[in-house]
Amino acid sequence: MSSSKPKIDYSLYLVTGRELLPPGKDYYESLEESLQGGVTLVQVREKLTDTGEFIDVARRTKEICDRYKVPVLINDRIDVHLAIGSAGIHIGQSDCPLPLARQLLGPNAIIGVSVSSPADAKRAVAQGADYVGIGPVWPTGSKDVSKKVLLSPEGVGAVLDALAGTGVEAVAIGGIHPPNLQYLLHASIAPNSRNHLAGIAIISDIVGSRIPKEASEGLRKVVDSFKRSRETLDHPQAIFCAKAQSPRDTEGILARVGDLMRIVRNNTPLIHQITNNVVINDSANATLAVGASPIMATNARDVKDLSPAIGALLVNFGTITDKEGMMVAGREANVNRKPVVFDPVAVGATSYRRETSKELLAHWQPTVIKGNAAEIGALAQSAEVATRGVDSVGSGFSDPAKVVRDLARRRAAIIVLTGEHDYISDGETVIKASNGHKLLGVITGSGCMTGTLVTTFCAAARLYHLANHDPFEEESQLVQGDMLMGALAGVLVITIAAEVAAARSDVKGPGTFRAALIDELYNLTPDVLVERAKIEVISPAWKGGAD
Ligand SMILES: Cc1ncc(COP(=O)(O)OP(=O)(O)O)c(N)n1
Ligand SMILES: Cc1nc(C(=O)O)sc1CCOP(=O)(O)O
Repeated sequence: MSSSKPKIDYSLYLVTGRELLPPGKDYYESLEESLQGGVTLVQVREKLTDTGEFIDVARRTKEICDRYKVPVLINDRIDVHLAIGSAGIHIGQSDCPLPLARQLLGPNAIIGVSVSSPADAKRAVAQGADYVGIGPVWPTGSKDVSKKVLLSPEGVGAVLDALAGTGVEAVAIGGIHPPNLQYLLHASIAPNSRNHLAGIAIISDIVGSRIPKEASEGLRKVVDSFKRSRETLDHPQAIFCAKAQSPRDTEGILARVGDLMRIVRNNTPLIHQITNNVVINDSANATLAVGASPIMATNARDVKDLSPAIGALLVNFGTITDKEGMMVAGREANVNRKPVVFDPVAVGATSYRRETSKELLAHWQPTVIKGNAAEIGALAQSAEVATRGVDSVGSGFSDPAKVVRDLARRRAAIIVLTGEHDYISDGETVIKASNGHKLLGVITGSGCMTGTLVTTFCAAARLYHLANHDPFEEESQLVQGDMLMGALAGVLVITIAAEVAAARSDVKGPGTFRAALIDELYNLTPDVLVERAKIEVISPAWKGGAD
């Protein structure tokens, strides 16, 4: 028995699986390369091996890991742990009960437990687990999880809330690969406590690799930068990193919005839009009018190739004809760390829409979610506002600032709530914007155009960041740049252009307004925007503002 409990680094937890080695690759060679790539903890998992062989494999595994000062745990088998003197064991819900395992292993052994719900996690804490493995997050070919509920990052976040303040750390497991890793880490940040993963547990991505050193290095780099970014937040409840360059006073905000308008016109970012059939033409014209370049590709193969070149992606599911393209485009945007704006048109209206929204959000992390009161209410699971077709009915939320701020925290995304007043939040600050004109409500697609412009200016916010970047921040967030500013800029540009258009003497009603709106998006200058913008900044409670 060890004389004190070892301190474990859970960042990159390799679970072994000799059956998944590439043909001809030696297990011990693969293990050593993984350790060189930065694996911080190893679990020996042998499901089909007899006891003698399991002990041999575990002993040799430990000898190699000892050279790298990396602890070894044993999957399920207390006898194998005792035979080789490993740091501890990992047990599942149907293995040796945790209280008994603790009694047999003593207080200093590390005992990890598999959990798949907040209730499992609370029980594991009460019974003295050192850490939990939360899974399965996604489908995996390494184990039969067909009878289990796939948690997706949101489910992982719910478990992390149950662990908050307990000192019990957590890793996620199941179907984790480089394209979904950033998404998992960011989207699983617990909505209430902001508790986050201590690491990831991986089989196939490392064991199945011909170059496990590179596979491990790639995963470790992402986990390290994520953990570093969480440690340097200016407040534990903040979602996004401290941004020294981010203004939060009215004057500074409007100056930044003006900068973003100039960036769009000078850089012509490519704005990829998968949007609905009703608005494709108007959205493309609005993009061009503000100085960006639209691309309305929808085919899954096409969108994958496009992703490295785009400035930002809009996924508007008004007519949901291209679900596969939406899945691939969002995922690729996450991999390429491009802003993704999600416009869940009429999400509360049908079960198909609710399911599609859930499915998309289980595949990628949106940077911004934009919706009217009914759409945001459906995502926030609030019954305050109902849906009729694509419109909201009712007087709206009693406390819209709280709704957007809470949802932003829950989804780790900027939330834009459109209406007579628009509310935009990053989970910390809420900005209320009060421009606009009632004619926007009598042309089709004005909400969708708002999504287009939010996407365009989020692309600009990323470009602004890259041009003025701080080398540390570069690695620390899924999407770099102040997306609150990008989202606000999109809202202000369309609502102020609408005011200017509506005031023109040649505008007689919706038809002439629609054309004038495109003209005024084209003509709008930063000076006019600053002069007309009506915004109010609502500070978060921990900075002395309203809660
Ligand atoms: C880190 C980690 N998390 C979960 C598991 C799964 O363990 P278990 O539920 O015991 O299932 P098997 O691994 O025995 O199939 C794990 N091994 N490691
Ligand atoms: C061993 C294991 N346990 C899981 C759980 O959810 O409990 S998922 C899983 C397999 C993880 O392998 P890969 O990284 O190849 O997806």
